[in-house]
Amino acid sequence: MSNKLKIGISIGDVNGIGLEVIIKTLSNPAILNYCTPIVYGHTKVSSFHRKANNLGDFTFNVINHANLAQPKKANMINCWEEDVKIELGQVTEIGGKYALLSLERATADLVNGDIDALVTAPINKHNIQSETFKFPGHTEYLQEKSGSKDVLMFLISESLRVGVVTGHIPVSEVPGAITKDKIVNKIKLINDSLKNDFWIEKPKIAVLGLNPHASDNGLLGTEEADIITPAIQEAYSKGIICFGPYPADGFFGNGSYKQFDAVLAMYHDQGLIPFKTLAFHNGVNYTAGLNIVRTSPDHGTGYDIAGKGIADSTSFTEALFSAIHIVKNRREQEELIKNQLRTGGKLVETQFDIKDDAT
Ligand SMILES: NC(=O)C1=CN([C@@H]2O[C@H](COP(=O)(O)OP(=O)(O)OC[C@H]3O[C@@H](n4cnc5c(N)ncnc54)[C@H](O)[C@@H]3O)[C@@H](O)[C@H]2O)C=CC1
Ligand SMILES: NCC(=O)COP(=O)(O)O
Repeated sequence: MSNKLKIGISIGDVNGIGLEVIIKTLSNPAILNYCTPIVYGHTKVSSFHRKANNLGDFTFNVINHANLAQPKKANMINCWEEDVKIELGQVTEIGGKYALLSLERATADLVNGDIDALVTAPINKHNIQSETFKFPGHTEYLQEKSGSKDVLMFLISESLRVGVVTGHIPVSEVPGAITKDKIVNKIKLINDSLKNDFWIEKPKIAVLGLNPHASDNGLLGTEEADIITPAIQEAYSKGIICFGPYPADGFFGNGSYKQFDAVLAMYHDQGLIPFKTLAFHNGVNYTAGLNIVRTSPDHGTGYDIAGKGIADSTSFTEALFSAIHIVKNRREQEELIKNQLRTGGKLVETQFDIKDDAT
């Protein structure tokens, strides 16, 4: 039996670039040395994308259940029977319907433990809405399906990690949605993720302000003094190394972000614009705080380039490898904690903790 991780892949909007970046990634045979991929979709839909994008003679091994996935092969579970009308680059009801069928089947297998992690190709958040999907994105959907209390949209790359306090909500609702407790929880989620998922022993976290120039001592707003600073102080008092609030405008341009392991932004575009500017090519969208592992590329459906064969698959490939790394890190961490030596009920500290305590 293979001990390779089984990584589920949902295909996203069938009219977008999802299947193109999936096939490009899985066409590299070296991938199969690291995991057993299982794509949730249909071979006819994938053949359409393979031909439209001139992707050679790549084929999938068709299976009925994740338990039957063959190591050393790219596996496909056919999630429906009928033919699907694909209209590349168009926003259609059909695009949303089959994106959802793929996501639902993959999520069920993820939650049941039949796959070790899920990598999602991009959906259109509008056409996927239906009786069974009333969520602004995968993040909120997976939070509910996995029964997780809180969740963090966490964009990760080699040089930068950015989380957001508020995610998919209108900008007009952002100030009202920012509370001290919410910020403290998000700081904690970042801290836990950096430790457990990325093995950073003593993470340093930067927190951005909400207002221009982080309000300039209250001249330009009150949220920094009333909400954000008390939240940083509370998280710090709980042992989390966090600083701020920093004015957001210059924080990335002047390179300040390089002094931290992660940055917490107050809202979606405040964090994602600098992230995508600096790391669009290889950035990964990771949903931290779940008891399951889900990653995705940092881009969307790419309708304007669908079917042209020019989509860059680097971000998808990175998403696949990040999922593998995170699952392995979490499992190794659990194993270490299980086996950790104890002295009188106290966890034996590492040499770094002991050295730090002495200073
Ligand atoms: N995780 C998800 O499911 C996400 C879904 N979306 C959805 O995608 C749809 C389109 O969103 P947009 O804002 O247009 O963002 P987008 O990322 O799809 O496209 C923005 C620009 O980047 C280019 N681009 C995107 N991916 C690329 C790649 N792999 N290689 C080369 N160029 C690439 C596109 O051609 C386009 O010019 C929306 O419905 C949005 O909600 C957006 C982000 C994440
Ligand atoms: N731009 C990031 C984003 O929209 C994340 O969406 P989702 O992963 O929650 O679907």
